[in-house]
This record gives sequence, C-alpha cells and structure tokens, in this order.
Amino acid sequence: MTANIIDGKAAAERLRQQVGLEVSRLVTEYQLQPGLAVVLVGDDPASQVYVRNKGRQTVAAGMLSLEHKLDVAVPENELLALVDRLNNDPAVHGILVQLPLPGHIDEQRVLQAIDPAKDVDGFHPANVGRLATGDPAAMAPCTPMGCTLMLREQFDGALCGQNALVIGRSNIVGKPMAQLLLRESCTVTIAHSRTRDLPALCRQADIVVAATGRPEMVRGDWIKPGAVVIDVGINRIRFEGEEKARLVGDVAFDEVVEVAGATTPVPGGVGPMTIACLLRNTVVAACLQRGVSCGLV
Ligand SMILES: Nc1nc(=O)c2c([nH]1)NC[C@@H]1CN(c3ccc(C(=O)N[C@@H](CCC(=O)O)C(=O)O)cc3)C=[N+]21
Repeated sequence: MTANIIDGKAAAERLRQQVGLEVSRLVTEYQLQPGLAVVLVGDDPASQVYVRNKGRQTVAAGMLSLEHKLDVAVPENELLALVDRLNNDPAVHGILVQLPLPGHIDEQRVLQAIDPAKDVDGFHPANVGRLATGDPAAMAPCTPMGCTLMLREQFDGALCGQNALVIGRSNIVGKPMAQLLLRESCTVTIAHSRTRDLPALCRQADIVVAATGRPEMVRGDWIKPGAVVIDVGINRIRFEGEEKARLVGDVAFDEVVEVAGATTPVPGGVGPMTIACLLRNTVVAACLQRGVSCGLV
C-alpha cells in the first residue's frame, strides 16, 4: 500500500478562496478591509521568503498588507514601540512578529506586548490560556490549525477517539497541536527528546504529527499501517554535489509513504496551510474587533 499524499497547496488554495470571498463581503457590507502587519527583524533569507509570501497572499485575498523590516540590531524598546503603534492602528487587525527574534530581544516580552485581539499567531498567553480552557473564541496558532484542518479532511471530520501522537513540545507547534487534537476528542500523547522508546509509542498511533526539527527522524518502521502522518518539519539541507539546498521534513517520506494511509509532503504540505490559516485568523480578528459575525468560523 502506498499512502495518499495530502496536497497542502490545494487545501491552502481552497481556504484562501473562502477567505477572499469573506473579505469581499466584509468590504461590501461594512467597508471593512482586514489588515495584517508583519514585523521582520533582521535579514535571514528564509524569513524574508516567508514574509514575502505572506504579503503577496494577503494582498491576493483582498486584504491590506503592511510590512515592517527592522535592523537586526534594533533595540527592544523600539520594537515594543512599533508593536504599540500597531496595537493602536485601526487599519491593522492582525499583528505577526516573525520568530525567531535576535538574542538581545526578550521574545516573550514582545509577544505579550501584542494586543491579544490582534494576536493572529495565537502566541499571547491570553490566547494560549483560552485555547487550553477550550474557549471557542481562542485564536489558535496557524501551523497546528492547518494540521488540524488537513486531519479533519482525512478522517471526514471523525477524529474522535483516534490515538494521536505529537512529537515535539514547542509553544509554537507541539503544545497547541496537542490542545487542538484534544478539542477534537483525540487521545493525545506528547513525545519529546526525553521520551523512552519513541518508535514503539509511535507504532500505536493512528495520527502522528512530527515537529521535532530533526530531519527525517520519523522512520517507516515506526508507523502503524494506515496511520495518518503530518510532517511539520522544514529543514534546509545541502546534499553533496548539489548546489541548492533541499527542503526536508522531520519524516523519512520515502519510507513512511510505503506504510502510512496518508501523509503530507515537504514542501507542499503544512507550510502553505500555515499561511492560509494566518489570513483566516486575520479576517476572524477583524470581525471580532468590528463586532460583526464572520463566515469563516
Ligand atoms: N510569528 C511567527 N509565525 C509563524 O507562523 C512563523 C514564524 N513566526 N517564523 C517562521 C515560521 C515558519 N513559517 C512558515 C510558513 C510557511 C511556510 C511555507 O509556505 N513553506 C513552503 C515552502 C517554502 C520554501 O520553499 O521555503 C512549503 O512548505 O511548501 C514555511 C514556513 C511560519 N513561521
């Protein structure tokens, strides 16, 4: 058996289509054009690519895109002052400060300075708490939300009772992923670098979400036949004799595809869905701020 390869690009395009329709309705009915501000500190080439893609897709969905590029040496208080201006700018409904930030800046401090109502990343402790307490109004982080949407599609909405293993315990992916799967009534296990006998644990899972940051760590013989495997990893690897770096996930795709029921490729899996969910969150945030109902929730 070979796995169904989940087309994240196509799923993202469908979601962006819905977002675009909702944006035109908001513009027509309420003169409300959702706006997203993205703040990038430093000039990491990969981050620049993501920020450019986000900006392009925001505009394509009919939304306002604002980009702020700050020098890598920007003092923390200047970044905090910018966040404050964006918090108070009525044209801005969503704020994303691209992570990671340079070492001299206190990341948590910056994330906590963002108005929770504009926190489209869902990283503010208020939104983390809302997600953890099962508040349906919680702004959920984009990457785990994209994974959840793809999983729902694979299981025809019936995630209830599935054994889900999340590998990775980061605040950005692992922990919120576990919360979202719990909300779907999965039986959730979180594994991490100190987990004992990860392969054996993995073989019990109907759903595996790999967010380890270790290229091709999850092997084919870890996977229960028919399981659905979501690969969150994005590792840029240079292979010998090749000029360009290649994108590799946290899953050994060629092995897993022989065993799994379905799996996501890298690229073209989780990444595109992450950006589509960011647009979605921005529209939802704009509706909440204006006090109008949103067709996307
Ligand atoms: N505050 C914050 N929020 C984020 O959501 C955030 C962040 N910081 N920092 C960096 C990571 C990374 N991230 C990606 C989004 C899309 C792709 C994506 O579309 N990837 C394409 C490939 C792109 C390529 O070729 O490099 C794909 O997987 O098909 C990748 C990575 C969001 N992040």
